[in-house]
Amino acid sequence: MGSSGDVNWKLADHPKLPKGKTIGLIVLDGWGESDPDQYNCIHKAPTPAMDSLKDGKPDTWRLIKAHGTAVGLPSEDDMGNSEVGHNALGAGRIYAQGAKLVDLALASGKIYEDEGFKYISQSFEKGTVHLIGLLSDGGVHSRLDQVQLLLKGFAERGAKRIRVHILTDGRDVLDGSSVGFVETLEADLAALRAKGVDAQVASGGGRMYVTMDRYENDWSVVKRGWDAQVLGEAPHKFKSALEAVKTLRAEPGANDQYLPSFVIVDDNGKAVGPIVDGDAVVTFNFRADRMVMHAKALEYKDFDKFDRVRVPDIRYAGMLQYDGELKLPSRYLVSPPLIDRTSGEYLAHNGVRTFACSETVKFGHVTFFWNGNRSGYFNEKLEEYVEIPSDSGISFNVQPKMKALEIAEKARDAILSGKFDQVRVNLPNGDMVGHTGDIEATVVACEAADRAVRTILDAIEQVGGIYVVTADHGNAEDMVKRDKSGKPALDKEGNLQILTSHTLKPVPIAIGGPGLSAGVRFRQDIETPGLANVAATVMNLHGFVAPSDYETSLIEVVEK
Ligand SMILES: O=C(O)[C@H](O)COP(=O)(O)O
Ligand SMILES: [Mn+2]
Ligand SMILES: [Mn+2]
Repeated sequence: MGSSGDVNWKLADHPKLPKGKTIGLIVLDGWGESDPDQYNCIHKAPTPAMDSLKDGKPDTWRLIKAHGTAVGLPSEDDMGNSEVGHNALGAGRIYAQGAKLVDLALASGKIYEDEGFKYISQSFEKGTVHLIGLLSDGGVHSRLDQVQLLLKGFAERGAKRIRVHILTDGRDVLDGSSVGFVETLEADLAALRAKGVDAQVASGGGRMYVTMDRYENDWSVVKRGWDAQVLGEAPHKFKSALEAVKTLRAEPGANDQYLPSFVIVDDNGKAVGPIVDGDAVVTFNFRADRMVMHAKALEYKDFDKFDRVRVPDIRYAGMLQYDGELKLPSRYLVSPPLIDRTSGEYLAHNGVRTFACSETVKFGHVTFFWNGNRSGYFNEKLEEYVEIPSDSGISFNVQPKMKALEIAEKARDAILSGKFDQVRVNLPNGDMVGHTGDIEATVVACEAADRAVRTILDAIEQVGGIYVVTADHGNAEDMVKRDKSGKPALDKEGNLQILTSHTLKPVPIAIGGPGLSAGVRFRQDIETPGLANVAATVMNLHGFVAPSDYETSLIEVVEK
């Protein structure tokens, strides 16, 4: 197998399970299972629909792993995220993910032998090499230790002038941690300067406000990054990145995620590192979704999303290729995981008609990531993907219900239409609002997601179908940083530290509905199953046996 040409796409019939049942497949984004306490927003919210799937149903409700090696991340300390979670859910197998592939390429030195590095290093002699990306150790989009190795590696291989354009995090890590990360980076850059390399931070801003938009929700975010990084223009000017971050954070209501953009200037007030002709640019995020728009701005000749004003002639490489279909960027330092033969592709080959829906901020999760980082349909006659426009320009604690109701209604209509065998949605609320750290709003978000679940379950009930309800990783179930014993950890001033990030918690999976054959139950004999076991499960419920190299199905059929 491998290249799609020689794949046998025909799935064997399941010996016991029928075809033709409509399956409602719900992914609650950021919905893990944790102890009930006041920082568990799912517990605090009224969630009658989700409770009804669990209470008294040990055969059809269970927990599965959604973090660490179960989803292809380097270690068990790595929390799950949407990219790796939806990849595993859709692909049914565990792939070494970007974080791990970059670690391996750096450790072996292969990163410096491949085409991407050879290409950008042609600018080392006469130009500046710019590194742009998320500065944290969150491990979701990037990792600071990888950036540190790259800086050293570039300098050792002849880079004479280095500029770093930072995006502060506070979303995959604690708010306020940006200061420490900038200190670490500044120390590394000072060490390079001591060795004669002209290295410094050139610009920055908060990740949600500068550069890292996704799925074309708000191009002004990318434009602010372009203005600071390329044109050297931003509303705030500072002498150093540390001063910038500390000063901007001191503004009322400011946080790492939303810091305004800034540029670093010299004694004459001139930006120290705009991107100019002959320079090299490396974007060091390994995760795709929030870099694709930026990559388009950097690479496309024809581009009409905003006025770039000046388009420098650069050598650009991504840490990974962010979109395999668009081949974007065309140059990259590390090859992305090659996810093939996803469940979506198999099911399309076997005549299963699929409807997928979410709102903009998660639309690509339930389509692009689900389908192994592939855009578009496998078979447009059999599939329909609907995107509901997200609100833009707001932080989602202001609108915690988001578009849950609209997504549920679209799913309900698709189920009732009889035109689809699988109706798949992502409900973003627990995750998107959880990332704001606003506990009250996250409770409202969880309630809204639960109502959406109810609407979809009711439709499944009406058509005699089957539901599969699960999540991609935790978030809303734990909103506070904890010490080793599990108690809320206080900072030096004795304050609670609100957790805006995902968690290491397992996620629930529930199956049921009138179409579920009698005797179907979760097996108890699979050791620590995870998200990758879901695809085979869903294939079984569609009446097929999953390919033999898929992670095992979670279900068995016992005589009743
Ligand atoms: O990009 C983000 O919003 C966060 O870093 C991760 O959230 P997601 O993995 O749920 O998208
Ligand atoms: Mn997610
Ligand atoms: Mn998230």
